[in-house]
Amino acid sequence: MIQIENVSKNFGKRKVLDNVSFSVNNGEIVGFVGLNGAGKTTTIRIAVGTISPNSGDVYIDGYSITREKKIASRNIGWVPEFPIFEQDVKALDYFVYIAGYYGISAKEATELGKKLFEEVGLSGREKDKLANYSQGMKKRFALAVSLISNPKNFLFDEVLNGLDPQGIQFFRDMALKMKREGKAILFSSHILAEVEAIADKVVFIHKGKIVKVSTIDEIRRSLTSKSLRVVLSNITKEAIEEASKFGEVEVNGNVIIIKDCKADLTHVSNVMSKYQVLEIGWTTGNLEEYFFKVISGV
Ligand SMILES: Nc1ncnc2c1ncn2[C@@H]1O[C@H](COP(=O)(O)OP(=O)(O)OP(=O)(O)O)[C@@H](O)[C@H]1O
Repeated sequence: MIQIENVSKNFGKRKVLDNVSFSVNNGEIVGFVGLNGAGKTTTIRIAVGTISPNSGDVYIDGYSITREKKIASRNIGWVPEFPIFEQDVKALDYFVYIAGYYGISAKEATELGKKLFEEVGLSGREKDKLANYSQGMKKRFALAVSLISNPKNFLFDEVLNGLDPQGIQFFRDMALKMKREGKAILFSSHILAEVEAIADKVVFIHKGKIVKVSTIDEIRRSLTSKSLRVVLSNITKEAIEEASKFGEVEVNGNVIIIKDCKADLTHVSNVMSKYQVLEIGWTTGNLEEYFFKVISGV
C-alpha cells in the first residue's frame, strides 16, 4: 500500500506540490493524470525516495520513505519515464551488478536475470549493450530490475510514452497481472484511454494540487451522456428541423447529435423513422471528457 500524506515540495521559490494526499491500496491500480508540469513525476520521485519533500511523507506498507527509507524501498518497484543506466555494459551483466545490491550472488542473479528477461520480453537480448536498447527495451529492462525484489508496490511514470502498440499492451497486461497478485500500482499517463481501461481509481493533479479523486465507476456514472446520436441514410433540412425540436443539434455528414436531448430514445426514434434512421443511440463520454471537466472547474 502506498500512502501519500500532505506532501509539499518547492523547487527554489516555486511550490510544485501543495499538500498532496492520496493512497493506492493493495490490489488496486490508480491512474495518475494531469497536464504537463502538473507534478506527477515529482510526486512519484518523492514516493520512491529519490527526492525529499519539504513537508509531508509517503508510507510504503506503513514504512516512512523519509525516515525508514531502507525498509520502505524494499517494497517499491519503479519504472521511470526515461530510465537511465550505465550505457556501455551488457544488459545481463548490469542486471547482475544491480542484483548485488540486494545481496544476491552472481550465479543466482544470472539465473534470476534470465527468468526476468523472459518475463519482460527481452529474451535473447541479454548480451546486447544497454546503449543499443531502444526506448521501449530500456523500459522493459527497468521493469526487470524493479522486479528483482518482487516488491508489493509499483509506480509507473509515463511508461507508455513512446511505446509501440505491443509495448503498450505489454505494460497494460503487466499492471493488470500485478493487480491480480494483490500489488498496489500507481500508473501515471497522458494516454487517458489506457488509464480508463485499467484503473480502479483516478487521481487528478493540477498545478501541484490534487483536484479530484474518482473511482472509475463514479466517472462512468457521471458520463452517462444526454446527447443522442442519430445516423440517417440521407440528411435533409426537414430531418434537421425535426431533430431540433428535441434540443440543440450538431450536424456532421449524415450524423445528427442532439445535445442534452429532452425526449426518450423510443420517442425520438419513432419521430425520426420517416427519415430512414440507420443508427440511433446515446453517445458515451470518456475519461478525456471527464478530465477536461475536472481541470476546467479549478
Ligand atoms: N529538478 C527540478 N528543478 C526545478 N524545477 C523542477 C524540477 N523538477 C521538476 N520541476 C518543475 O516542477 C513542476 C512539476 O514537474 P513534474 O515533472 O513533476 O510534472 P509532470 O506532471 O510529471 O509533467 P509531465 O506530464 O510533463 O511529465 C514543473 O513546473 C517542473 O518544471
